[in-house]
Amino acid sequence: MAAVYQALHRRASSLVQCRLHSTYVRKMRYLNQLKENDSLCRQAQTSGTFYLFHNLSPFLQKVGKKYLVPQLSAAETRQILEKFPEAEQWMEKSVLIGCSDEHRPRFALDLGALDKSVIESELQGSFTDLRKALFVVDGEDSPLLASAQSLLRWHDSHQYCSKTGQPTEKNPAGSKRVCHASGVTYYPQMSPVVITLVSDGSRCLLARQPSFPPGMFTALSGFCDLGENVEEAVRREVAEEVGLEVESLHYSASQHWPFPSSSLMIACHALVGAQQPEISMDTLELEEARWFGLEEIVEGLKREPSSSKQDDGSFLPWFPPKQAIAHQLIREWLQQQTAQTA
Ligand SMILES: NC(=O)c1ccc[n+]([C@@H]2O[C@H](COP(=O)([O-])OP(=O)(O)OC[C@H]3O[C@@H](n4cnc5c(N)ncnc54)[C@H](O)[C@@H]3O)[C@@H](O)[C@H]2O)c1
Ligand SMILES: [Mg+2]
Repeated sequence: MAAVYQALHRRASSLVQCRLHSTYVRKMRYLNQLKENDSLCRQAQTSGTFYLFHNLSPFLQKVGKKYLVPQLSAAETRQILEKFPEAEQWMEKSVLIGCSDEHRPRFALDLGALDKSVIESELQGSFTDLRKALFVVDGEDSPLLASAQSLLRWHDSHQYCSKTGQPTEKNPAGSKRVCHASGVTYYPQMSPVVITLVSDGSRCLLARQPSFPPGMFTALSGFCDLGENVEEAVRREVAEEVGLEVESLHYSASQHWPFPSSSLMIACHALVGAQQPEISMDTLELEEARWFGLEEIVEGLKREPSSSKQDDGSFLPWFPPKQAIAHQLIREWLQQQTAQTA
């Protein structure tokens, strides 16, 4: 009898706990359950919504001037898949990417091996390169597309165990892959990258690589080396790329970035002494690196890429769009300078 009371008590207190938790906490716990519990996740696939990709390009619909990212129900997704052989097998390739506040799970599914024109005409939209998609969809959709594509990309490139060469199997949520021959479990990976806006107190340093679109300048960036902490990576990258020594730095924010594969961008502001030697640029990586004053930053932020070309064929500087964390660093620097000079 005591055991029954205890069980009832535990159930009652867990219900109270459940009500006490915020929507966010309940959502995160539900998502974690889906990752850990395979049968729950399979069940969730039948009531979830699906974002479609084709060879890592997300499916978008253009309505008027807006680009929408449609979420298909499981039934709608099946209807599309039934046009191709082995429909059920395709559903199993989906990966969990989140859920609504009401716990409706969201999945991403890459239909890369299927004829995309059939899907595009059926759903009246088009699979769009991620580099374009991220900058035309609504603000809250772009991080979702970026993380969904990164997870799909990771699965695509981790189909085999690097130890045995045997196929790996994904769990229903797509949060890991297992090699049954070696017992190795693989988890999705990303590379930490530091991005640093260097300032000498009154100017900030921006650079461009030859592969950038003409006129675009951004903050210095670089992949962290194994064993480095963020401070060491910032100091080394600034020394390598422009030959300056960082005197102090502070962290600003971070961002997941899907290019070239999956990076965690760690954004910092760094100060170099005003007495430091001139910039000495690493010409293997950079095409130009120079100081920008307050006025030039204000003008550059207003400029569109399309209006940067001048009559003599040269380009005036412009900076990355607001979806890129470099933009936030530049704006923060500007605010700080304006506050100092006010
Ligand atoms: N979101 C933003 O605002 C923003 C701004 C600037 C750069 N970035 C991203 O930061 C990334 C890194 O910047 P970078 O190109 O200056 O880096 P970098 O200065 O480290 O130079 C790139 C080189 O590093 C090597 N490298 C070392 N580890 C690597 C890894 N894990 N993956 C790929 N290459 C590796 C390669 O040889 C590569 O060519 C870029 O790919 C870019 O997409 C994002
Ligand atoms: Mg770099």
